[in-house]
Amino acid sequence: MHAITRSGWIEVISGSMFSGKTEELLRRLRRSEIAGQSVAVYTPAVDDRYGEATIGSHTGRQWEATVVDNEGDGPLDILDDDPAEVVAIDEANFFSDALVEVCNALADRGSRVIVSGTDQTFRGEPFDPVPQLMATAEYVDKLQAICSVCGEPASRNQRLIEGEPAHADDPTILVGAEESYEARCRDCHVLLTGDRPEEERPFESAEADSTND
Ligand SMILES: Nc1ncnc2c1ncn2[C@@H]1O[C@H](COP(=O)(O)OP(=O)(O)O)[C@@H](O)[C@H]1O
Ligand SMILES: Cc1cn([C@H]2C[C@H](O)[C@@H](COP(=O)(O)O)O2)c(=O)[nH]c1=O
Ligand SMILES: [Zn+2]
Repeated sequence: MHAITRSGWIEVISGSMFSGKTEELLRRLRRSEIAGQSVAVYTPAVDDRYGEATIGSHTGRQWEATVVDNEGDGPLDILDDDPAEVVAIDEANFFSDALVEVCNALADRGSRVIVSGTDQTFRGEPFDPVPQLMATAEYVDKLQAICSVCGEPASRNQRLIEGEPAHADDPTILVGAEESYEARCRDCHVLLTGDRPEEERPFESAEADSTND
């Protein structure tokens, strides 16, 4: 916390997938531990890519974390009471907008709050609540990966379904890593739009259509 005001602050680490957000978060957590500060790390239940109670980078580094149910606002209450000097939240893109209020309450109370999450959906649109957190934070780092097509800096998330670009109608949430996503630049990012055969539509679109029959 700040010595004079006793308040904390929010740091956001954002950018495309594979840009090094989790590596940077882990680096900051290691430094906090070296400084002898208490550290608490939270990860959403939806992201089990690296095992239930850890956060992990694409290079395999890990840190123990408390798993929080990201459905609805209620489960976020456990963060409210966290007395740690440093509170980190990974994969913020999976949480509801209630995360913004929780992070602000923690910072008001004196914690250093570090939030990591990708800021764009596979459509290239803002991925709530990360943009709101970026606007509220004292510090924002937007990292870039390397475009897997052209090698330029990449700020977009290319979703690939069986190797093909995803359609704009696809559901926003799809947990995954290199099997379903690539980092790409604006120019190389591809999003399919327009009509497609019913059998190729995502489950919920096909279901919605059938209830209208
Ligand atoms: N296209 C890419 N651009 C940059 N790094 C990549 C790429 N693909 C894989 N990587 C690896 O991913 C690491 C970053 O992993 P990670 O911190 O988990 O990223 P993020 O949390 O942003 O998804 C890099 O250090 C690199 O080893
Ligand atoms: C773009 C996008 C991503 N996701 C998911 C895919 C991954 O599980 C995470 C991002 O992980 P990272 O640590 O930033 O690599 O988010 C999603 O569900 N929907 C999307 O549009
Ligand atoms: Zn490119």
